[in-house]
Amino acid sequence: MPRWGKSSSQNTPDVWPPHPPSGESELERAMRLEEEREAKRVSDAIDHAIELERQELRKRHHHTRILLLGQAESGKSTMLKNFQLHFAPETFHAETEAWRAVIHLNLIRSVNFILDLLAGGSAGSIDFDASRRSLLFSDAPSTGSLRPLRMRLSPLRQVEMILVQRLSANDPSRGALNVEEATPWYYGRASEVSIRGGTGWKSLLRRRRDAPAIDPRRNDLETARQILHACRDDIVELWASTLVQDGLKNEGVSLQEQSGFFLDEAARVASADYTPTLKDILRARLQTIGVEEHTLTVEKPGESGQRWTFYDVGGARGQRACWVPYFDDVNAILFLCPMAAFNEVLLEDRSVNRLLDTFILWKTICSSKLLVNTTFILLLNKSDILKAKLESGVSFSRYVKSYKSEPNDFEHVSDYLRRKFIAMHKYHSFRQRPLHVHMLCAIDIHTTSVVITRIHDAIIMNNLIQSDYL
Ligand SMILES: Nc1nc2c(ncn2[C@@H]2O[C@H](COP(=O)(O)OP(=O)(O)OP(=O)(O)O)[C@@H](O)[C@H]2O)c(=O)[nH]1
Ligand SMILES: [Mg+2]
Repeated sequence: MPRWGKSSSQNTPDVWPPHPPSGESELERAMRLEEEREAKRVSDAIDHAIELERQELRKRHHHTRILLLGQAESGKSTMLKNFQLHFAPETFHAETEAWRAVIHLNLIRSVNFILDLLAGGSAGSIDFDASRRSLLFSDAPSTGSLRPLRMRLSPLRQVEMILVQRLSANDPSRGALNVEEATPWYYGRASEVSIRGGTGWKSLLRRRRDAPAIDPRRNDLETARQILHACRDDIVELWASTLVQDGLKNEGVSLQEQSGFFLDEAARVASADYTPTLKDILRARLQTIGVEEHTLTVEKPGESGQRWTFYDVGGARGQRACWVPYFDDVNAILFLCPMAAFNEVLLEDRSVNRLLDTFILWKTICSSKLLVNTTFILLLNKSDILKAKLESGVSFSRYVKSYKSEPNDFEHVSDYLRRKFIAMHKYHSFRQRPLHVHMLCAIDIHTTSVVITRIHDAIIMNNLIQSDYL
């Protein structure tokens, strides 16, 4: 059908609407005008549809959706923090206060964990040697008992409660953070701090300029800070105590290797004027439950106005059913593999090696037909811990039999993992597509920033190809 106002095909007149034929009767004129009106209506409708499509494409081009995938503690939420810092630093810095509460909770949970484990409280109730415990906490001065420290640190239980209540205040499903739902507790590990996606917990803790002078929520948090500060020297003393270090060693517990470890920095973190550094925020541990949707608007001049939505999912096995509904509407998948987990087991199923679980997950994601047009980005994370583990003599081939007798160093092991993931992607993908692979340490701001720039370029390029701009 000729479009209104422009036509040049052989069978159609050069101008539209055409000149009226000579000798036209009244009826013929009325019919012609009616046809012309109809043709214009259809032409306008087509123009409108094309314009809407163009607008939608433009919108999609400016709005990128990214799904972060990977097992629990692979670094998904940490990667999201890096994206926020990179693209929307002002918003990121405005959330510092919320992160301070999480870091305080990480520190306090480590302290309470030590006290429980070595005193045989709830955390140590499984198979702890009672005689050793009673020695650590006996009243006899000659044994160097921890009992006085334990008494002085007991107010931290209240601080833990206050912080937990504040963080979960918007979560209708629970009065306090429900740790069991997230990951079963197991002996030798401090319990997780978890938060359900979509509860807006950061805004709960943000200092509002218009907040009333006497705000009960702020008073609570202030009280918590004061108690923590008052306990600061005792926390430092507890952590420095040889009784504690020996006790943890005897129990085979290495708190340093657990997420959210801040005991080495207790003096700084528990000080009255503590402000978290960027690194502190990246190291803070808050387990994700469900799906946290996070949209950020790029603040950089030149790119401002671009919107990025991240879906940060819980990675524990019980959380993975929530992932699929997000598959068909994302531009890119960021899959995180914690390389250092090769000698660890899943918290939710202690019979499964974490690296093996990541391989199985990767295979499932690669073979999903819903993701055939999605940009695939693989992040081999926790390079710092992998390096440290291999240097300390942990043997990679002991856990990964197919590695055989290759050198037990970072270069060879990381290259083996890279090749393995690339081969799996090639073999299991429904249709061939490019795969972008980056090695990284997500708590290192500078190197991660370089990786983010590359990820950004790859996604934008793929968006352009998908929308036929190229
Ligand atoms: N040393 C080191 N720690 C890291 C690295 N990446 C992440 N972490 C830490 O690992 C812990 C777990 O990271 P998260 O980002 O919370 O993991 P997640 O994948 O979101 O986990 P879930 O929410 O349980 O699915 C956090 O305390 C991070 O600070 C890394 O490259 N090196
Ligand atoms: Mg998370």
